[in-house]
Amino acid sequence: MTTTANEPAIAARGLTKSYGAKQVLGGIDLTVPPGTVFSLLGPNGAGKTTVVKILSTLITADAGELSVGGHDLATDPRAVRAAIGVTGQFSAVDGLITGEENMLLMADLHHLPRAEGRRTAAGLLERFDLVEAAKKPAATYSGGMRRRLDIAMTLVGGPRIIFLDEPTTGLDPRSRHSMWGIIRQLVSDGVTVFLTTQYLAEADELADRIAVLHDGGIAAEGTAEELKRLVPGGHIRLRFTDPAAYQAAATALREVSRDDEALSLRIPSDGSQRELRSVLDWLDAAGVEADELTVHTPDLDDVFFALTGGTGTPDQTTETAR
Ligand SMILES: Nc1ncnc2c1ncn2[C@@H]1O[C@H](COP(=O)(O)OP(=O)(O)OP(=O)(O)O)[C@@H](O)[C@H]1O
Repeated sequence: MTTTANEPAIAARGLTKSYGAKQVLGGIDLTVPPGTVFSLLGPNGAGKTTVVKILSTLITADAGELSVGGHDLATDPRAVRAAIGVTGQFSAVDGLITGEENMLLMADLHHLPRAEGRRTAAGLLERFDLVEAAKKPAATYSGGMRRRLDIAMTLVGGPRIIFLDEPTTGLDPRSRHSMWGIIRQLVSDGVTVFLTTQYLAEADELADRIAVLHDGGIAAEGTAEELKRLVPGGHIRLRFTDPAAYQAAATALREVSRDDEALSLRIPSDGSQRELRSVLDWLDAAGVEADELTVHTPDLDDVFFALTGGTGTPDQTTETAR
């Protein structure tokens, strides 16, 4: 049995899990359509890895109706295992053997005939830019190479659903971007990706839908745009060095909040070109010039902190024009 077009790749109803007296998942619902990227966000310890472990059959839920790839997790975990790939904090890479040997071991585990195993391994090593390193022990690989090898190994069995548990944690920006490219490629091949991440920008960049896990429940779920609409706070900020120009602008513009000490003005805005133009027109008409203009649109950081009650002060400036 395989997933049909209308059937979700992953569906959870009332997923519940406690460790001893501590409830980590209080009955959550998740639906992931096939061929999409679903991102589970949450503060450290929220239970993201627990969700991945349950959905990938590594541990069992206390309660809930769960299906992955059209297979019921409770009654048919073997079929689920055959449909999925998992990479993450529990990496399968063996550092003592070479990248190629790791790949061939995986091909053996999937009972691929020898020639096919070699062909598949070679193709994936090539695709993940590991040909040069293939004959070296995996322990000598950089963090990014190791993650690439881990994903390549996961793909040996041709899974249609992949769980990536914090795939870019600890990677430098270049390796992170290369991993994003890999994830996009997987999705364009029709693979469903279930991604946990602590980087909101990553979810924003890759995910079709995002769920924020907090206090044992889903605090919010939607597209990045839908989530951003949950928090107000878009504005244009004008900064001045000349107090006279600041005063003139404060008088010319309506609905501004003033910060007299910083000589800066804050105008509510949806960040659209139209609104930006009208503010610039007002300033022109008043004959004042701001020294700095920044546009702030709420980003996922704002959503995340608003929903999870964090106290962090994320960088709020998404676009700057001087
Ligand atoms: N085997 C276990 N026994 C007891 N408690 C556990 C066990 N595994 C996880 N926990 C606890 O359950 C909670 C959720 O853990 P989990 O690893 O799923 O969180 P997470 O959201 O993935 O966090 P992180 O981003 O830190 O990996 C944490 O408080 C953790 O300490």
